[in-house]
Amino acid sequence: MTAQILDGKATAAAIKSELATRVQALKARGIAPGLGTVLVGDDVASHKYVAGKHRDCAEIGIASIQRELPATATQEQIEEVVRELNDDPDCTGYIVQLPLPKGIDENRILQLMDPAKDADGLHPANLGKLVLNEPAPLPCTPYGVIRLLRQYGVELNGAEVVVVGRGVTIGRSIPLLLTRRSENSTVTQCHTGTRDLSAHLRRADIIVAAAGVPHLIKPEDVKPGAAVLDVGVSRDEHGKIVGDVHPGVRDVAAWISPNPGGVGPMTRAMLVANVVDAAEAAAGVTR
Ligand SMILES: Nc1nc2c(c(=O)[nH]1)N[C@@H](CN(C=O)c1ccc(C(=O)N[C@@H](CCC(=O)O)C(=O)O)cc1)CN2
Repeated sequence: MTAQILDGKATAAAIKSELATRVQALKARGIAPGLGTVLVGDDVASHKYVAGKHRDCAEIGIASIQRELPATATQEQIEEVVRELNDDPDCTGYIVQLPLPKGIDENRILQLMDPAKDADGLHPANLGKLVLNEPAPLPCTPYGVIRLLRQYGVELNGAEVVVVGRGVTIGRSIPLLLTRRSENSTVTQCHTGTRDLSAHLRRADIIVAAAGVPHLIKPEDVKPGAAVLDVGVSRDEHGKIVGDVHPGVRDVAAWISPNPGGVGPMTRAMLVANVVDAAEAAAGVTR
């Protein structure tokens, strides 16, 4: 079996084209969505991701507000920028690019954000709404994973999903989305403390690999016909991305997301989707 590619690049392009139409409609009503980003330090990958987010905004017609601070920025300086964006009427939604430099209290920064402007769905109030099953912006990577699976008709209802990873942006929140009644999956969350990871993986219909461990998921760990989402990003000595999924998995799985070109572009598309959704909701637009 050769797996079908879950093409995140193409799916994200289609989503963004639909969003561009919705932004035009908002602008016709005098509403201009604006995405703010807070980028601290000089992590090359973070700079690349944030640049991509602003390229998406330009493509779709969303205004960009960019705030950059040096790696030496203090907690207070970052919090000041967050307060500015909370008060800026041109900024309808924003994100703080993660990870923040060592020594910065990330949770405190997230808690300071205006939850109504949280385009990443990572403010504790919005994560809490997800637990309570109330409408809230969804964390972008988990949201992108679900949109990608739906795009290719992968059955979520009743599926056994194994998530590997417990980070805030993906691992912790994706089970909350997958176990909603609309998705109806059964989720096992695995992590570095899981005793027999292979035993869990082998019975999964869907694997979401977000551990950041190169080639962690081996062909022999995958049930034939499973869908495998490669979310983890590590880099080799040349800076090239190495995912969590071994290339040999393509011969066993029925669907696989490439890395790059899979979940990454979907993460960006769902961020702009959150910005447009929030602008429409504020304007009372029903869809
Ligand atoms: N505030 C946030 N911080 C982080 C998030 C997040 O959702 N919110 N997720 C990741 C990084 N991320 C978004 O910020 C992100 C990762 C990857 C991509 C992407 O398009 N990747 C490309 C490859 C790019 C490359 O060559 O390096 C791909 O997969 O094709 C976009 C966004 C952590 N931080």
